[in-house]
Amino acid sequence: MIRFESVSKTYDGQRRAALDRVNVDIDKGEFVFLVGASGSGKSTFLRLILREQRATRGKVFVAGRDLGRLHSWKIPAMRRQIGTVFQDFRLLPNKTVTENVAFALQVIGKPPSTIKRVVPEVLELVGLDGKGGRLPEELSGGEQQRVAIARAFVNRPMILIADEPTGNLDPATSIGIMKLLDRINRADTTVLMATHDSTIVDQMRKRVIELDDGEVVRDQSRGVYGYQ
Ligand SMILES: Nc1ncnc2c1ncn2[C@@H]1O[C@H](COP(=O)(O)OP(=O)(O)OP(=O)(O)O)[C@@H](O)[C@H]1O
Repeated sequence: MIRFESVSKTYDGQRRAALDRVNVDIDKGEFVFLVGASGSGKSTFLRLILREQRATRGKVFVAGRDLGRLHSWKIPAMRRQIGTVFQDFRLLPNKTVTENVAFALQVIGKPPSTIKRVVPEVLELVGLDGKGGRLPEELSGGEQQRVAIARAFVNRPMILIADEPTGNLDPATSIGIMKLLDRINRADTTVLMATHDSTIVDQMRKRVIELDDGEVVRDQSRGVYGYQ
């Protein structure tokens, strides 16, 4: 589903590579934690998958497509296959929960009848039924992250990328979010999560890929966080 073949990325004007000859293969339906110190290259790894950045050397494949050869007009369609969730939720503050999730479908041209049917279903899945009429500011942090996950998942993407999704949440709330991501993964969505949350990585015992200075230094199934 995601394949890095000897991928290096050096940002313009930088001497050091943000990623250095990275080889990774992630199968459909896997759950993978991406760990490593600040600046080790996790966000760069995720940006390459979304084609927000291009590899300087090597090849990145997503669902069999070589992203280096993808025409720019095909990028939006490719990104629709990937849901994204971030630490800071990124909800539209003036729209209700329902409108936030519906918006993700409107922008890709889904008909109103589909939107009306699908949005309540996904809100129930994430545990937010009854809260569709609220604004983001009327929700807790954990609930806001559930809205963000609903929005990322409503289009049933093949891949869900989560960049520090529990970074702003307390431990108990974080566990709830991880249960939700686990459920989404069990529905055959490939989940790739960058995190500094050692407790969660140690509890979940999923595949762990560790980056250090842009290099993969560990790729372990049922791994632990493993560094301080
Ligand atoms: N747009 C950019 N221009 C130049 N250098 C960049 C850019 N983005 C990242 N870098 C550099 O690339 C390296 C890897 O950064 P990256 O953001 O991928 O790390 P990270 O592991 O995601 O860090 P964090 O955990 O703090 O988010 C760092 O040395 C960083 O300074």
